[in-house]
Amino acid sequence: MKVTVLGCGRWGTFHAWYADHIGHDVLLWGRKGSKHLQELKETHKNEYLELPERVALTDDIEAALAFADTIVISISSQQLRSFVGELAALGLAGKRFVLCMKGLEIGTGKRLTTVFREAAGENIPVAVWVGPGHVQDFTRGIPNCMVIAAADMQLTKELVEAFSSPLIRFYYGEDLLGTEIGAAAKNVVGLAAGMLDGFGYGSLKGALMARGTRELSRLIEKMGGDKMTVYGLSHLGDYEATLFSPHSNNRRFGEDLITGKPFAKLAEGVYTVEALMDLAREYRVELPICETVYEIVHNHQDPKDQLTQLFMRSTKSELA
Ligand SMILES: NC(=O)c1ccc[n+]([C@@H]2O[C@H](COP(=O)([O-])OP(=O)(O)OC[C@H]3O[C@@H](n4cnc5c(N)ncnc54)[C@H](O)[C@@H]3O)[C@@H](O)[C@H]2O)c1
Ligand SMILES: O=P(O)(O)OC[C@H](O)CO
Repeated sequence: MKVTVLGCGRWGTFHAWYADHIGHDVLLWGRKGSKHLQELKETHKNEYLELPERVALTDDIEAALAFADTIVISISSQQLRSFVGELAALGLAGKRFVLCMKGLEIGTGKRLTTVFREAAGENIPVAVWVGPGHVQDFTRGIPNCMVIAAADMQLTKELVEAFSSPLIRFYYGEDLLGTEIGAAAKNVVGLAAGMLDGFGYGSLKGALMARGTRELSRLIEKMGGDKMTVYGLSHLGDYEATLFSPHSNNRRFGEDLITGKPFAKLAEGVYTVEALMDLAREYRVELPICETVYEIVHNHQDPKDQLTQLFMRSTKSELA
């Protein structure tokens, strides 16, 4: 099968590497003037991996769209609407898209498949491919399990069949809403975990996992999703990769914030937490951990004070 990958950062290059690794013909696209693309063109490498020479590279978006009917997108979530708007102007009939990204739109709280459909048109097939996994682990041959979800189960099944391998075992996501909210929100819990690492409070991560899943489960249920989806691969299943892994950008952002170092790479949770605050208001759901992260990251509140306030909230039943 031919696969086009749009976006040549950490995760886009992983997808190009993986699709090639399992035998697909791959074209990887990056923006004109992109430093990432330039580096790949010169060396076929980046800081994470080496791409075989047979993986074609381009900055021509029309050629990228024409190359394949299956198109993976992996860029920063806040750029998705404008990017898909540009793609739509070129014509998307006959294409199917896989969003390999985790986020929610700031200002609307919308999920990425909603943003995609609004920008691309209702009839263009779209799925999400999320769950645990770091390029540094996969390229060393360490397998993991992930989830593909779409509104259309037939599309989910076709994509799972096309992308399954001994390196990635997929599950069918049956709750698209819960899968997308869970995937985006795990990055916010990852920021909180990094803050705990910054304080040397790693032993609190068990409690963070228990209470983080609980509050996000409440949100997903109120939004109309399945309250159990957070315990699947898109959220709880991604906690090791995000709350504990040295490779996690979100965990690292949180840790560096506490220890006073700048962290320049993309940490999607920083944006997602803003969108989650809108959803908490709209659906009248308390998200105490997410709110605490928001106060620290966006309102620059003192992290230790915020943690104390979180602990001093009124006592409640564990399952309330
Ligand atoms: N296990 C997983 O599913 C997994 C793992 C890593 C990252 N991710 C997700 O993948 C997404 C990308 O993360 P990343 O770490 O690769 O980020 P990155 O910053 O390394 O790469 C993002 C790429 O998007 C490009 N880009 C940004 N705006 C664009 C636009 N308007 N048009 C075209 N290209 C644009 C950038 O130039 C860059 O090459 C995030 O949503 C992240 O959460 C998922
Ligand atoms: O490095 P992070 O924090 O962006 O997380 C990457 C993946 O989502 C982990 O599964």
